[in-house]
Amino acid sequence: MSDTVESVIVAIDGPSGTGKSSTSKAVAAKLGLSYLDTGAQYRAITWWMLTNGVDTDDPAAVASAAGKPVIVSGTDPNHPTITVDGLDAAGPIRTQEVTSQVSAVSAVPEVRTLITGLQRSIAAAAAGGIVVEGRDIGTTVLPDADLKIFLTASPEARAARRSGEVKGSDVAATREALIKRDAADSSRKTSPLAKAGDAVEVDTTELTLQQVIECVVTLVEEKRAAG
Ligand SMILES: Nc1ncnc2c1ncn2[C@@H]1O[C@H](COP(=O)(O)OP(=O)(O)O)[C@@H](O)[C@H]1O
Ligand SMILES: Nc1ccn([C@H]2C[C@H](O)[C@@H](COP(=O)(O)OP(=O)(O)O)O2)c(=O)n1
Repeated sequence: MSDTVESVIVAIDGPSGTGKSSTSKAVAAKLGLSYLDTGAQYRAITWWMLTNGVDTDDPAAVASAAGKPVIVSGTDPNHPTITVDGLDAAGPIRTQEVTSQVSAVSAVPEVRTLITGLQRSIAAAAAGGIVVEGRDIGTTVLPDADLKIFLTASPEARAARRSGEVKGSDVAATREALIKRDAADSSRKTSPLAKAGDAVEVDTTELTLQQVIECVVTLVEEKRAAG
């Protein structure tokens, strides 16, 4: 049985491979909250650009096409979905091609304005509360979130986790790709990857996923009890 929580908004940010998606889904499922993977939305718009012949290295071309795709996110943590123009995009958004272009597309201010608006409306519609994970949720998308968490882990731990997901992948190459993407996401002008001043930082390097989930559930419960 889930311990249902009254409406609460939880923002979980951090770099790639720190455990945002796994933690957010599990915490939302346990507490009866909705769940939103904002990275999947940036991946979805990137996938649309790539399949519609838009040059993803041309910010002006990306900006003028940004309003065209219709992205819909399903917020059930036990069955998260994402569609683009009605097509299931859950598989195609995880390809290497999308991963290598998503930082460039998500740095375009027009893209961020549109996706941020979508994220805010999804959070506002989640009557029972929601866990939203990404890079700029605590700083920009939902600065009034009830609880903000910033997950970290060493690049080695993150690379090992990520390459564990893909059979035969090279940990050193994965580590380099992660570091490159983090640098791009952290240095862009518009709402970069950053820890909000009032976020609780959790270093997950030496923690199991279960320990991270328990830590975040406890923080949500403490917040609820305090407030
Ligand atoms: N604390 C942890 N210890 C070991 N593996 C973890 C931990 N947290 C997450 N993982 C695993 O690492 C991979 C990346 O986790 P994910 O939640 O997708 O990270 P993010 O959303 O931050 O990129 C997944 O395979 C997940 O099961
Ligand atoms: N709130 C967000 C979420 C993701 N992004 C961008 C930057 C990230 O490199 C990509 C992909 O995010 P995603 O969370 O799917 O990445 P990983 O699961 O860590 O590989 O999207 C963003 O700019 N802002």
